[in-house]
Amino acid sequence: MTSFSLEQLRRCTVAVDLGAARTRVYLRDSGLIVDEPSIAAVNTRTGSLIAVGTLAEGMAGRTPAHISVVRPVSGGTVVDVEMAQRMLRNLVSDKVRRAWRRKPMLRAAVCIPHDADPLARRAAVETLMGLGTRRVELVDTLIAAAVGCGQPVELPEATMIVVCGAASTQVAVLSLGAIVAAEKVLVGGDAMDYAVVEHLRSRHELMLPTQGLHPLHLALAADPMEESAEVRGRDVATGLSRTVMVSTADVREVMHTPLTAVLDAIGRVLRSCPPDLVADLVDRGVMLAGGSAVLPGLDRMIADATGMTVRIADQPDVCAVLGLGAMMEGKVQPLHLDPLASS
Ligand SMILES: Nc1ncnc2c1ncn2[C@@H]1O[C@H](COP(=O)(O)OP(=O)(O)OP(=O)(O)O)[C@@H](O)[C@H]1O
Repeated sequence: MTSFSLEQLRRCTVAVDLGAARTRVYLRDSGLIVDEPSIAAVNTRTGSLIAVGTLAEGMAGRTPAHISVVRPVSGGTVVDVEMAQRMLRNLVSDKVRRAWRRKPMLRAAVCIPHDADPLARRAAVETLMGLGTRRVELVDTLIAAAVGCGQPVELPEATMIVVCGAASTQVAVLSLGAIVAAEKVLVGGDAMDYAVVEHLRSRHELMLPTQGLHPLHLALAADPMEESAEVRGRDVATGLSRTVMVSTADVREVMHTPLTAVLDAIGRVLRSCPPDLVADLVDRGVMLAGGSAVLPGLDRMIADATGMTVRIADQPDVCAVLGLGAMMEGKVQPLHLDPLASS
C-alpha cells in the first residue's frame, strides 16, 4: 500500500466489492449502502430484468421456464459485464441512483481477488465504467480485508489474513503495507456446503438445497459438543419431506476434506515467508475474514492444524468493502518509505 495508491483512493466516492455470493457498496460519508446477493432474475422472452439481490435469490429454483436466475459474478470475477452493470444499477437504491446520475461517481474503488488475471481486472473496470465512472482503482481484496479487520498492515510486523469467501479462499501475510506472500485456492464456503449436501444425500438419502443447511449451521454453532442436529429435506427415493438426525462429528469430518486445500495454502504461505515474520505470527495469530469465516468450527479446525491462534474479524463478511471505505475516507495513514537523507 504505497502513499501513491492511497492518494488515488482518497479521490474515490464509492467502493464496490463484487463477490461470487454477495455485492457490497460503500458510499463515502454514508457507509455501507448495499449488501445483497449477486443474483439477477431475467425474463428470457423479453430480456427484461425482473428482480435483483435478495428478491432474485428467493426465486432461485422456483421459476417458470421463461424466467432465469443468473449470477453475473463467478469465483470473484465478473463473467457477464452487462448483467453485472444492470444488477449493480438496480441494487443501488433510487435515492443514491439519482445522486449518482446528477453527479456521477467519477472515481470508484473496487476489490479484486488476489492474482486476478488481466481479463478479470478489465471486466471489473468495464462494469464500473458502464455506470458512469471515469476512473477505477483496483485494490487487492487481501489488503482491503486486512485494513477492514483493523490490522496494522502499515507496520513492519507480520499480519496473516485468511479471506474465506463463497467460491475461493485467499491467504496472505502482509507487512509494511504490502503482501509478502499470498495464495488463492478455489475452495470456499460453497464447496464446504456442497460436501455436506453430498454427505446427506449419500448417507441419509436426503436431498436439500444449500440454503437448507442453515439449521445445521445454527446447531453446529450453538454448541460445539452437540452430537446431532435435525435436518429437514426431501427423500431421494420417494420425493416426500423427511426429517433426519445428522451426526455433527460426521459433518465436521466431511467439511475437513475441502478444508485441506485451505490448510495446504496456509502452509505454503508460511513456508515462503522470512522466519522473522513467521515468529511475529506465532504471537499475533491468524485473522479470519469473509462470509464463510463464521462457518461453525472453521476457526478451530484451522487453529488445530496450524497451532496458531485464530480470531474471527468483527464483521468478517463485509470487512473488505469496509477496508476500502476506510482507505477512501483517509482513515489509513500513508506509509512514507522515502530514502533517508545522507548525514
Ligand atoms: N452464518 C453463516 N454460516 C455459514 N456460512 C455462511 C454464513 N454466512 C455466510 N456464509 C457463507 O459465506 C459465503 C459468502 O461469503 P462472502 O460474502 O465473503 O462471499 P463473496 O465475497 O461474495 O465470495 P468470493 O470472495 O468467493 O467472491 C457463502 O458460501 C455462505 O454460505
